[in-house]
Amino acid sequence: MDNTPTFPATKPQTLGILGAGVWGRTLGQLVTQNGHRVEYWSRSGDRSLEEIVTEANILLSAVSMKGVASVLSQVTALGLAPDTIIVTATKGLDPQTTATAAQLWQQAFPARPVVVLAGPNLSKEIQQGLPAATVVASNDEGAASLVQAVFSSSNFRVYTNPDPLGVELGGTLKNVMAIASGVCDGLQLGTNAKAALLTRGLTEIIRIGTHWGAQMETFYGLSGLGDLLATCNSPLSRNYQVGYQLAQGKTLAEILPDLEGTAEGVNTTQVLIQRAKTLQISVPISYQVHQLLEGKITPKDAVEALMLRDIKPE
Ligand SMILES: NC(=O)C1=CN([C@@H]2O[C@H](COP(=O)(O)OP(=O)(O)OC[C@H]3O[C@@H](n4cnc5c(N)ncnc54)[C@H](O)[C@@H]3O)[C@@H](O)[C@H]2O)C=CC1
Ligand SMILES: O=C(CO)COP(=O)(O)O
Repeated sequence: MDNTPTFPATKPQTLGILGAGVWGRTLGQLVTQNGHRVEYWSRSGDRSLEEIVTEANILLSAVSMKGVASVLSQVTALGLAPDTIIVTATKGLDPQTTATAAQLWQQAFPARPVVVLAGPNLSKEIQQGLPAATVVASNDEGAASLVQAVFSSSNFRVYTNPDPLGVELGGTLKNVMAIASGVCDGLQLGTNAKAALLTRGLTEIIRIGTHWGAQMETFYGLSGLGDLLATCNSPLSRNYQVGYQLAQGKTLAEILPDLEGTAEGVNTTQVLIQRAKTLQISVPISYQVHQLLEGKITPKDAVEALMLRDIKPE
């Protein structure tokens, strides 16, 4: 009996990938290996945005959050073909509106399927062909299933999920906890401290996410707990690297230029604190990360502040 796995076959698709950065190229590699055509667009590239957008059955944005609004306005001006599906792989919060990337894309294209792609996906491991899993989430089940089929392979297991907000917030908020996790390891606080941090960190993510309208159970899945574990336990994570190096006494100005790609957690923390204050959501870990990123406290102060909080039921 042939045990070769068979994947949902789809006719070859043309993917336009916006943002030919670390994650965009990694995702492009995956779908090229599955027999689909990939065209990249970046500001420095030789293909126009119009060419990419016109040819794409699936338009995937892997633009870092700081650039999403600008890219989106350019795509909106061009318009999309009637059946083009939008996929967003960005993990961040918009500094101006505090919206997620998918919310910005859906606001610009209200009648169009928007699919969120997020999960425990350290790009370097995926580039090496190591196994990984991810989630594609949308209110449009058919769109999610097509994207699932396009990305699924023996090394990349793709699950669908009907809660795009929860999937996106899980991937976005874990980056704040990854900075805290890097601080924990940078200060060599040990496994007990790390376990406590990740457990309370997940609780904080769920508190924020459900307050914003996501489903609690989503955060116990791959895009929530899964991505939190991958990112907070790996020096491959740029956000973890930020925390680790802050604990070693470096400043953000010294750390950020040497990172490969974008550490979204720095911006996400800033936007999250702004929104948590407005909505009066208790975010003690995120608050300490924010104070640390602002240079107002030392890593040790942050740990003490968390450990000396008034004792309370779990
Ligand atoms: N690298 C990774 O392991 C993973 C990254 N992600 C997410 O993917 C997103 C991108 O991350 P990376 O690829 O690592 O960062 P990166 O910095 O390598 O790539 C970001 C891309 O966005 C483009 N960009 C930024 N501002 C722009 C603007 N105004 N106009 C046009 N293009 C603009 C950059 O040119 C670059 O190509 C982030 O939200 C990240 O959280 C998600 C999963 C894994
Ligand atoms: O999102 C990621 C893993 O799922 C990548 O994490 P970093 O952005 O911290 O490198």
